[in-house]
Amino acid sequence: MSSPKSILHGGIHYPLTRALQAERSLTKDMLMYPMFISDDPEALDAISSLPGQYRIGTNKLVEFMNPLIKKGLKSVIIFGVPLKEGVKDKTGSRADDPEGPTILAVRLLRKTFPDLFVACDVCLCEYTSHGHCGILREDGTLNNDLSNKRLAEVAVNYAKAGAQCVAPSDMMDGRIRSIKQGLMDSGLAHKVMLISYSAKFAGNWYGPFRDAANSAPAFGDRRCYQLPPNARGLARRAIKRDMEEGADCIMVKPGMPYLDIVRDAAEIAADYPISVYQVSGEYSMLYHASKAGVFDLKSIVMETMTDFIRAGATLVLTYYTPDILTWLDEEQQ
Ligand SMILES: NCC(=O)CCC(=O)O
Ligand SMILES: [Zn+2]
Ligand SMILES: [Zn+2]
Repeated sequence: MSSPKSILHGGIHYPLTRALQAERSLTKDMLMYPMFISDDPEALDAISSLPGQYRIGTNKLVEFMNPLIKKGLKSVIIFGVPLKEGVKDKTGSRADDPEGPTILAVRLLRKTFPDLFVACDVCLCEYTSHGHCGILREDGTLNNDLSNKRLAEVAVNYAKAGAQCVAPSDMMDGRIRSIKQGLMDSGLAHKVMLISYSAKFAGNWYGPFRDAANSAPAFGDRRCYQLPPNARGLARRAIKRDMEEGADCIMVKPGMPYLDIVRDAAEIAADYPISVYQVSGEYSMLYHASKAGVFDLKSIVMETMTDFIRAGATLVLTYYTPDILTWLDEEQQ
């Protein structure tokens, strides 16, 4: 009979000794809740592709937020969703409409919940008639320079409205530099965190979001500006480039299928906070699998959080944030 040379089990027999194996564990500060703000002020529309999530109008927002703030919600990221006719145009000119959903929501949240950290996603796809994330040339390809100018304007206007963080998800080359410069020129750079969706991969994981945000491209796809799923090297280059251009935090997106990239980001950007976005497809997949009896929802979602943190994330964007806040409280008891 052979006996093992060492016994690892001795280190993990008790809940406490298992907990001690973690380098870090999840706290409420590490969760950022993505929220969809409708341009219908009275909206509280359930999003069928994201069960449990809503498109919320500004007149319904405070009531919606109150219980979340009580549970310890620390931060949100806002996605404006224009549903009215005639809002979309070729250049996304309504993205920073002072009466548009994003800016109205930022103002309201900052005024009502002074301790909440309010981030804005910065992109044009919700506001362009073609549904692409930047401004296009005649031939349908992206006009990178014009897009960057416009994205910087939008980001600065969100910051002027009170956003404490802007997170460009458009994937134009050079947008981090352009937005950072815009924030510096307007005297806001010292109080606005710039999170770069540095490693945002194209693919199938965003389906429910496009329905939620009404932002599916009218033609083509986003493979010419988001990263190919096979491109670890390109992701590493994008992370380095965005650090160089002035990002304050690096994001990897989607989350669960890209933990290797989260680890790469944590190593390449070792002195930066690292965020990971558990996207709509991940949310829905876990939701429906749990409904089908494959998983216990709480156990599987909390396991994915552990996975993100082990891989190196310090901030997790997830639609499960409200549930996780409740689950974290349950675990305290
Ligand atoms: N720019 C933000 C997204 O694309 C979100 C993706 C998702 O939740 O599927
Ligand atoms: Zn976009
Ligand atoms: Zn192409």
